[in-house]
Amino acid sequence: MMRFDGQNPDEIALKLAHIAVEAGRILRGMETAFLEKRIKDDGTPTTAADLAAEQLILKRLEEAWPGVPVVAEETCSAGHVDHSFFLVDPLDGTGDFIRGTGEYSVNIALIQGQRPTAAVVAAPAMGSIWIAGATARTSPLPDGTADFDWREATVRPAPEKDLVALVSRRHGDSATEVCLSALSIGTRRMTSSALKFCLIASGEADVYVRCGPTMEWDTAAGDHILTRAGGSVVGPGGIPLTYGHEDRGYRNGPFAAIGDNALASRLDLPRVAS
Ligand SMILES: Nc1ncnc2c1ncn2[C@@H]1O[C@H](COP(=O)(O)O)[C@@H](OP(=O)(O)O)[C@H]1O
Ligand SMILES: [Mg+2]
Repeated sequence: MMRFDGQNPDEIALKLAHIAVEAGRILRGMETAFLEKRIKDDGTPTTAADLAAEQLILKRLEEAWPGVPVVAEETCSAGHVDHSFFLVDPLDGTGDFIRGTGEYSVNIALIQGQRPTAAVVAAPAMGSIWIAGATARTSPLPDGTADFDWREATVRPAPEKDLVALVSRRHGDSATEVCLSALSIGTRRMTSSALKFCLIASGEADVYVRCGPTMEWDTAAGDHILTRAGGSVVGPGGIPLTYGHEDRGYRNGPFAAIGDNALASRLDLPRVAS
């Protein structure tokens, strides 16, 4: 198997960015197509666009890093994972893609030893991309003429009161509300997909709590970007999330994404997802 030893995480992240941009072009091209959706066992939708983007990503990952296992939402979510593997969500926020809000993303993360080490989240319809290797960076998406224009992504210190919380547009639950009520939230912004992690990484919001079900490919890339921007993604007890849990079907437990790590002591997450 191709090893990553000696490969710079920032260079890996940049390669992932190129793959996500290409996948994003496929998705943009399918935005207005009539797409039949299929409801999966977990109740979430999938379309031909999810599959087309995933096939492209799997091909490009295999070309760049032959033999490295990939756990991807649509086609191989039950594979066996090694020390190093990729987590791929080709279209995070499928519901929003179908409804045309533009709030969807392509998420790819390299996991090594249960934690992400390089990642990309691209938001094709919003025209933005975030990556992280050792450092977190963001850029407008290249449009054919312009190349990437990277600048560092950095979290902001949490204000004393009136925190900005990001909440899922489509998936809320009462445990999340209880946890949010213990914080001084001034503004709630509904946002879909892994964009929530990225907006905190860019200092535009403070917290995202999720006690309802999510999968590892929904969070790994955003987790790494936010962590490298100075924030963190923690489960109960303030412990960072880990990845590669084949035994629990790659499901996450409850978590909170925070820009200012001082907020961790004010969180009281339940032990299991609601
Ligand atoms: N019942 C469920 N089981 C597992 N994951 C779920 C779920 N309901 C929602 N999700 C996850 O929540 C994601 C959407 O999050 P949000 O509401 O923040 O946009 C979905 O991503 P996909 O759109 O990639 O399937 C899906 O993985
Ligand atoms: Mg998803």
